[in-house]
Amino acid sequence: MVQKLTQEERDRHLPALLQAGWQLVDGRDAVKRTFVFKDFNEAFGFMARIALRADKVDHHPEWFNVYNRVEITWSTHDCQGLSQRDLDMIQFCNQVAAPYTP
Ligand SMILES: C[C@H](O)[C@H](O)[C@H]1CNC2=NC(N)=NC(=O)C2=N1
Repeated sequence: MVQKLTQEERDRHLPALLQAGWQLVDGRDAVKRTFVFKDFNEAFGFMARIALRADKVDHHPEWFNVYNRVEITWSTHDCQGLSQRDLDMIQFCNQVAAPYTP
């Protein structure tokens, strides 16, 4: 069973995420960020890399795409909140998008 982050883990990790453009989602324990790319080709390239990693680690995004914009939400359904699995995917998203976003 996946464990929710402890308060100590949240205090340690959430400030850097918020600083990097992630936001807490209203009404549930989740975080989201909107990534803006040059065009659809770049946005879909990002999504493809996230999708392949998600498949490999069995942890999947909630996301919404319009042309060059991808809004991505992470939360762990199995524990109904944020877990280490979300932090790992958030870090991967930041890393993949870094060359394309300010
Ligand atoms: C059975 C399977 O391992 C689970 O349903 C996985 C799949 N992908 C998942 N993705 C996310 N975001 N949260 C989960 O709890 C989750 N659980």
